[in-house]
Amino acid sequence: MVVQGVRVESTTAQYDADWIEADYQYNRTKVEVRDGVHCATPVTDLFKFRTGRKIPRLGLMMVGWGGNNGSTITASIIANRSRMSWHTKEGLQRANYYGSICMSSTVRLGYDANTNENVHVPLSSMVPLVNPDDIVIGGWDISNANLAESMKRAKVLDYDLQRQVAPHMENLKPLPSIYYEDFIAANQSERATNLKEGSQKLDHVELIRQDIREFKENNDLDQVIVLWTANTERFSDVVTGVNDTAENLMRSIKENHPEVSPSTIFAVASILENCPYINGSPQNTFVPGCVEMAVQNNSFIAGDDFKSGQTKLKSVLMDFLVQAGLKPTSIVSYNHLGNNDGMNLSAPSQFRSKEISKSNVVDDVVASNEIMYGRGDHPDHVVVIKYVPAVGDSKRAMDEYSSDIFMGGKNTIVIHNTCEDSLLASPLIIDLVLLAELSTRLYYKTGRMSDYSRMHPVLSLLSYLLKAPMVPENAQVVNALFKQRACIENVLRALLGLQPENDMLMEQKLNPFIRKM
Ligand SMILES: NC(=O)c1ccc[n+]([C@@H]2O[C@H](COP(=O)([O-])OP(=O)(O)OC[C@H]3O[C@@H](n4cnc5c(N)ncnc54)[C@H](O)[C@@H]3O)[C@@H](O)[C@H]2O)c1
Ligand SMILES: O=P([O-])([O-])O[C@@H]1[C@@H](O)[C@H](O)[C@@H](O)[C@H](O)[C@@H]1O
Repeated sequence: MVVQGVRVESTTAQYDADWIEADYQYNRTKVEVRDGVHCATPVTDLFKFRTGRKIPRLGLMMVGWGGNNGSTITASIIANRSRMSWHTKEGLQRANYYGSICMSSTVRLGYDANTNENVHVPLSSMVPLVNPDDIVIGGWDISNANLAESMKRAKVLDYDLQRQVAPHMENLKPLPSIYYEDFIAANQSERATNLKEGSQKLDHVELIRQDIREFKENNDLDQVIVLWTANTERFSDVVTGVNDTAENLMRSIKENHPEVSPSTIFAVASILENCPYINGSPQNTFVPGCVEMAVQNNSFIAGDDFKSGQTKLKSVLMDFLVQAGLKPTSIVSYNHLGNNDGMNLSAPSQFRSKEISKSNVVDDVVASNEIMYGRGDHPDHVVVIKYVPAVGDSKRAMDEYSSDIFMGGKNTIVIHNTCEDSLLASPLIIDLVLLAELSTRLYYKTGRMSDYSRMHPVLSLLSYLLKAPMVPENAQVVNALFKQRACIENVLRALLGLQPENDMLMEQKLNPFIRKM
């Protein structure tokens, strides 16, 4: 029997045609230091959640649509929608969504009433999510190559699949984009063959807003999400009076200030159109003025930099080592890759953006352990990226983790990790889009609130997908991968009025002579 979906039977969850409504006890522990002791006090806040059940007709507009990630995710959704299969030397392959937690992972819902065994259900069955097969895709690129040409240029997908998908992609053409040459590597200039007219940044904002409105209208969409998967830009200088507030940022745009980047222009346009905007690259698109604009407009933003391979593993290994009481003293992360992203990153300013996002991922777990790491103590951490055309999109990551262990001992872990960059990043685009869309249907109310509200515009719920997760002001960044994933799982449980997974399994630890719980 194929079991479909999850339905909570409890006084804490109500379902009607439009909403899932849940009552939820949010339990935390408040800590105060008194007389040299950490005094812990349980705190409970009562939440009400409302989740819209109606799935919108969703559009995804990618900036950098013609890139390796953009063309790969487009081809892959077409292949999944058509249930395509293709021949390779290993045999027949079928389209799938591996690498997407929404589409290919499960969560432990509870225990079987009869057998007491764990019951795991697809994450996508917890609350209604958009089916990626149904997403309408569009976007912009500075390159005028159509999506079939882009897929071929990317050299990511097998030929027998490309052959089948190409006819569906030949008529997909990226909209002209904006190109401020000093923000990406000079070696990208040859691609700049598909640009909007004019050089006024305010006009660019309005033209991009018009693109979004036309895409939404022409495709009869309910919602559009804009996602940056274009090249990594250099960091913008954050300057008081230029981009430190929403007002100053808008004035800088009107004045064509050179420190306003293309990615910030796209973010501003998306915010003003109330479209969630996601930054899949490491640059600081969300300068303070842009964040303030998102908050003022109550428009969702998320970033930065897809967490796809080498850094994803780093966020697991560091959590494992430090939480095991082992003290990493050095982390050396080297990789080489040969795709256009790698060529862009071969320029120092663009590499610096990536070096930052790949380095900060260990900060939270190091800061959590004052037993081993005193103030200011931190493992040596080196990030190296080299451009080697011969390996294409098949990035070769090599890492060495050295740690102090018991009684003066040393441990060294060496890893070689072949990360097919676009095949690892593309499913993250699906998760980012599906969870951002869900967030637009998610409302909460606490005991002190008279009306329901959406979550904070800075979508820290998406941290699992990102190397350098953006969080609301004064919030803490969490990088540990399984803490980030537990956050997603437990928020989904809370939307159903279910308590968090605590992994205690007390029912399996009870005294055998006392038969009842
Ligand atoms: N595993 C991964 O692939 C991975 C992981 C994390 C982050 N990223 C980031 O994702 C981004 C895309 O990666 P990719 O491998 O697809 O790169 P890519 O170079 O193949 O694609 C980038 C595309 O962006 C276009 N572009 C550049 N500037 C633009 C602009 N202003 N407007 C519109 N289009 C523009 C380029 O023409 C190109 O087609 C990069 O910034 C990369 O660092 C990738
Ligand atoms: O996600 P991850 O594998 O740690 O990081 C990757 C880098 O190692 C790679 O050099 C770069 O091209 C990709 O854009 C991605 O950022």
